[in-house]
Amino acid sequence: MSPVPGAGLRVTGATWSVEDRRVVDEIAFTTPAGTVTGVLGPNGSGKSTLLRALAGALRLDDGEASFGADDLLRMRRRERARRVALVEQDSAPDRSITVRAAVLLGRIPHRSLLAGDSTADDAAAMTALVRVGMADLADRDLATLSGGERQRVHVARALAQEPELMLLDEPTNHLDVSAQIRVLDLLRSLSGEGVTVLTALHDLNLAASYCDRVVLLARGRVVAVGTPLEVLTPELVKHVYDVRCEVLTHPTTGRPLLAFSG
Ligand SMILES: Nc1ncnc2c1ncn2[C@@H]1O[C@H](COP(=O)(O)OP(=O)(O)OP(=O)(O)O)[C@@H](O)[C@H]1O
Repeated sequence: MSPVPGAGLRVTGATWSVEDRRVVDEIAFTTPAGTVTGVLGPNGSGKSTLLRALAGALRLDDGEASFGADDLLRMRRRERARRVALVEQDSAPDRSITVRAAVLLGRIPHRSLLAGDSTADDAAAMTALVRVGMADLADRDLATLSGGERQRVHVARALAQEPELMLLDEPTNHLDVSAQIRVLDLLRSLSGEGVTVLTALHDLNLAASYCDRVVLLARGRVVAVGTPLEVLTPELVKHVYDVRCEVLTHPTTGRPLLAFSG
């Protein structure tokens, strides 16, 4: 297999505290270029905080993160905006904006300071909307969309940004099963194009099906890093989630399939 172009992510000693509590506690892991890595862990385990820190939305107290040869945490804002996209958990927009205009926001980092939207920007925005299956709603007001539709627009905005590193916080939240598969298939095809994808996921079976590697967190610390088969063991799932499960083999993909029994 020839190596995929793109950069890998390396995080070491990432730490962030609030009110004397370590929310992110010396997190360390690496993700090879052009792979999909899942960030897993119970509610409150630090997934969103870690993603926000890597996207530059929150300043870590300590630790390093490199992306390829570059220091991700000290990258200039405009360069980061060109290279790194963050899809946060959906929230309702606070102003009226069309779907097309919301996706075009992803093009801003690629424009010169005084330039308006170009035909190329429009084309990139529409291509992104087609990829998430939302082109038909391009002229709708974002506020009138359902939670799942809006979530796909947020993914389209990140796609329009044409990032090298894509950070997503539970992108399958609110999505029906077909939209979940569509978004995760899309993340896989982006990784094939060299984009490095790091995504928080709650559904362990989706993580097992779509991620090359997973980072399992509990109380801000890394419990395990590896392939889904290595990490999603009954022992670790019981330890982290306090839930019993058996790990079966998916009959067609051969990937791990978790059957929970409470
Ligand atoms: N600004 C803040 N002030 C106080 N506590 C915070 C702050 N930001 C995060 N936390 C706490 O840090 C912990 C981790 O939050 P985070 O949102 O990163 O978890 P998560 O793993 O993404 O959770 P979920 O699965 O519920 O989305 C939570 O207990 C949260 O309440």
